[in-house]
Amino acid sequence: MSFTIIVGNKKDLKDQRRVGVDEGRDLAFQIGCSFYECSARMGIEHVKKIFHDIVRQIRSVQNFKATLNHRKTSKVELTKKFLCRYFMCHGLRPTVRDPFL
Ligand SMILES: Nc1nc2c(ncn2[C@@H]2O[C@H](COP(=O)(O)OP(=O)(O)OP(=O)(O)O)[C@@H](O)[C@H]2O)c(=O)[nH]1
Repeated sequence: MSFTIIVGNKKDLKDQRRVGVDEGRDLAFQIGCSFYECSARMGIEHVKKIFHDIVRQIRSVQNFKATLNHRKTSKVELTKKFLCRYFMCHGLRPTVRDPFL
């Protein structure tokens, strides 16, 4: 199982930005993954939130797989439910997530 997320670090260095927020967000949308911008300089809490989100994503896939193995409802129904929940959590169109928002 693998996950892709895009993280733009050094958000605090605004004047040295080379990649625009929209560029990062559009790439995440094409790939279908989450997109964050953060600053390690602003403290570990800033980065920790991103790792927490990755763990949440991994767990939700694991739970989904476990449910499939003990299913009473059809695979298609479960997949639909999972995808709805997944996209509701992560936004159909990835948005820039500030870990402190
Ligand atoms: N201003 C600022 N500096 C950072 C941030 N994250 C890392 N740095 C600094 O960037 C330098 C390189 O950090 P590393 O952790 O070694 O990252 P790296 O990937 O090896 O190197 P880079 O390609 O420069 O990012 C160090 O001086 C860090 O203090 C950040 O969010 N903001």
